[in-house]
Amino acid sequence: MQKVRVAIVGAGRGGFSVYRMLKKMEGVEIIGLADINMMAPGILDAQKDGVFVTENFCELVKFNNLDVIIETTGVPEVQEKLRQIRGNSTALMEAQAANLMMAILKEKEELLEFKRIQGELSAILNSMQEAIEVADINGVIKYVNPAFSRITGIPEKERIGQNIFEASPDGALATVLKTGKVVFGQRTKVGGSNADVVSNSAPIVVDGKMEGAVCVFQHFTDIMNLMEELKKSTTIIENLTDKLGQVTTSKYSFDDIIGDSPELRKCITLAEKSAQSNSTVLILGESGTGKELLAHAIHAASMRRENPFIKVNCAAIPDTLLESEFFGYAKGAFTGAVKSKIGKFELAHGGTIFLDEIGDMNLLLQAKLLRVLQEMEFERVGGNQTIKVDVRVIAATNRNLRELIRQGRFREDLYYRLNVVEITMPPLRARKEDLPALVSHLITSLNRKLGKNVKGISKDAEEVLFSYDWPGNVRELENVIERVMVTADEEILTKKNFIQHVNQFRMSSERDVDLMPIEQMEEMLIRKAISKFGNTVEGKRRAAQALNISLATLYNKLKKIKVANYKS
Ligand SMILES: Nc1ncnc2c1ncn2[C@@H]1O[C@H](COP(=O)(O)OP(=O)(O)OP(=O)(O)O)[C@@H](O)[C@H]1O
Repeated sequence: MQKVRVAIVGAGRGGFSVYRMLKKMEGVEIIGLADINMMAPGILDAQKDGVFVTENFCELVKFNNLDVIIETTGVPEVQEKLRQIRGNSTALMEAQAANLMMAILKEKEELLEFKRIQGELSAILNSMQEAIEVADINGVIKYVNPAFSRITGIPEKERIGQNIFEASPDGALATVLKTGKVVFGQRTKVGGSNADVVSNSAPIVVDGKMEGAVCVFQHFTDIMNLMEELKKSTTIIENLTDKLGQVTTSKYSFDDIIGDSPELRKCITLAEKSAQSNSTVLILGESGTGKELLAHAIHAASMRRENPFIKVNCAAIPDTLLESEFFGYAKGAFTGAVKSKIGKFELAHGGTIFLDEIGDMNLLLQAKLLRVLQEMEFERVGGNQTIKVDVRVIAATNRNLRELIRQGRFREDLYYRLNVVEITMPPLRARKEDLPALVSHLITSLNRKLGKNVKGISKDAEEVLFSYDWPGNVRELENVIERVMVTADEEILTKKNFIQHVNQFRMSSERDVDLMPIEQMEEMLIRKAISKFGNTVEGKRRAAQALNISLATLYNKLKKIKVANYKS
């Protein structure tokens, strides 16, 4: 089709609108625009589009085969001149006619826009899962979407045109039309069907006047199903949150174990080898020698490193709770078990479980643990489903397990299960050559923690540390260095700084005290510490700190000497 060739005279507001409208039309070719103001909006826009523009409209008229000149200035002289100079076959559309044409085109455009929106809306309404029903102010049903027919079984053709006051007089739509108020979450049966639904309905207000109402509803069973799904998801989320709170991965690696003494090297070499296998490891050694540190390092060097490292302190958990702590419990297993709980063995699946203070586990649980070690399966407390796990076990104790076996307090078969690889961490007094490296490592990390700038220790301070026996091992060394660094302002720590902290122990051993069995001495010190700090959890924590033993060890010893109820 040949295009209509058009020239526009006047590029102000009117001319610009004409230009914008016509340039979108396929059948129109705009030859150019003229305006005495070269900054007129139509001129600027046409320039951007690469269309010819001129200050002199006579230039435009010179173009051959011009079909129409649209004059938008409304200036009589311009109109007159154009009438004279246009070619015979060129029509002249003056301002008034141009305005009319614009009004028609605008209306057409609005109609197109309306059709587009209508198309989009009907696509949305048709694809909705919820049913929609619309009625006018008289109750005549004007629209239902496909979901309406799906849920109610009533075809669209049958429903549209009915009156809602007859079709569903008790429904939400009728209520809104009667009251003019929004209805929320009303459960009803859709009139003419058996569908049990939950509806929300609201008035349709146009220019402040209520014109009708719309109702959106869902099948009740759909909602119930959704709620069921939600409940399941909530349970899963709760379980995962529970798990996340407990799961940790190993915090330390072999690089964090400081010292190069042959005694320590022997342990590390054995531990490194065991990390490559899945064998159960039993770590023995006095309190504070780094048994837990070694367990972390073994996990971190093993194939299981990406999976959980779960620590259970067998001495810190009351016997009655230990089993459920280990294996979890099923819902309703005991009063208060309102939901099931996952145990440490399940949490450790794929990873490592570290059973600290294993020597303090009761005999019943020892039997259960033996079964887990043998078969890697167990049942939750109060549950009957067998749970299979893949867990690597590392156990540790500062107690003499052989002695406990002799006393009938530790199962021999469990001992042999556990000590597939047995590593005994040496006490610090047996590897004093590691002291300088440990001290320097501790100073560096405490400088960071305390914001200090300690550079090292003097020779005489080193002598003090070397001459001391370190019954609390590395933990005690850590505590001493921290206490000194908190109080000292010097960059180099001297004997003077240390003596008051380390000397406490030397003095007590050097003092002329009556000799007594060590156990009795220990009991005396524990009683003294508890009476000083109190028999509360916090008091025990501080007592353990003062005695340079772990809290778990203190609990152990308290159990042994039965001062748990000790009142000072
Ligand atoms: N060789 C070492 N290098 C660096 N730090 C160490 C070393 N050995 C122990 N430690 C540190 O000493 C502290 C006590 O170590 P850990 O808790 O591993 O001892 P433990 O033998 O498990 O003690 P307990 O039997 O009382 O539980 C920890 O802060 C640990 O990081």
